[in-house]
Amino acid sequence: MIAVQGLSKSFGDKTVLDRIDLSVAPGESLCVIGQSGMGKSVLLKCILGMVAPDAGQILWQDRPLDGARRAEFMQQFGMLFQGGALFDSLSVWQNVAFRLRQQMPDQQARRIAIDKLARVGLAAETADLMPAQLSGGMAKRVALARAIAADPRVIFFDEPTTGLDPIRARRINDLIRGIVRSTGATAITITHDMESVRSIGDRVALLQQGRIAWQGPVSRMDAAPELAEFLGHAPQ
Ligand SMILES: Nc1ncnc2c1ncn2[C@@H]1O[C@H](COP(=O)(O)OP(=O)(O)OP(=O)(O)O)[C@@H](O)[C@H]1O
Repeated sequence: MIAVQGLSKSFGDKTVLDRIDLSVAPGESLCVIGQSGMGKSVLLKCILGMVAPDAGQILWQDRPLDGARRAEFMQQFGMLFQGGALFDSLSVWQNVAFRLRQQMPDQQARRIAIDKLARVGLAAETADLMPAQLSGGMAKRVALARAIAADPRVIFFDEPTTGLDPIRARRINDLIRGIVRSTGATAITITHDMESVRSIGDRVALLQQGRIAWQGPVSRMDAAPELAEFLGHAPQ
C-alpha cells in the first residue's frame, strides 16, 4: 500500500500541494486528474523522492518511505514517463532492458526485453531498431515494455496517452489495463484523459487548488458534480 499523508509543497509563495491525503491499496489502480499546473507532477515527484515535500510523508506498506526503504521501493517500481523518454542512442531492446542490464548478462536481459516487447504487441524484430525509427505509438509501447521489464509491484503512468490519436490512445489504455490486471501491480496514473481513467482506473482523485477536491470509484464519477468539467457533461 502507498499512502500520502498531509503532503504539502510550495514554491516561493505558491502553494502547489496543501495537506494532501491519498492512498492506494495493493493491486489497486488510482488515476489522479487535474487541470494543467495543478501539481500532479509535483505529487508524483514527491512520491518518487525527486522533490522534498515541505510537510507530510509518504508511507509504503504502512511505514515511512525513507532511507533504505526507498532504495528497496525503487527496485520494485516501474515508470512510464510522459512522452516515453526513450534513450535515443540505445536500441529498443537496450531501452527496455536498461535496468535489467545492471543486474544480469546482456543475453538474458535481451531475452526478457523481447518477451516484454511481445507483451505490448511488438515483434521480436523491433528489438534492434533505434528509437528514431519508431512511430509515436510504437515508441509508447516500447516505453511501456521498459516500465514493466523488471516485473514491478508498483507502476506509475505519467500521461500515458499524451500525443496519441484516439485509436492509438485506446490501444495503449487497453494494454495498460491488461498489464495492471494480469500482474496485480499497484498502479498510479496521472492523466488528463478521461478515457484512460475509465479504462485503467479503479478509483479517481481530482487535484484542484492544492487539495483533493473529489475522490471515489470510477463507477461513481459520472454522478460527481466536481468532475463535470472533466467529463464534459452535467452530473448523471
Ligand atoms: N521546481 C519548480 N520550481 C518552481 N515551481 C515549480 C517547480 N515544479 C513545479 N512548479 C510549479 O508547480 C505547479 C504545478 O506543476 P505541475 O508540473 O505539478 O503541474 P501538473 O498538474 O503536472 O501540470 P501538467 O498537467 O501541465 O503537467 C506549477 O505552477 C509549476 O509552475
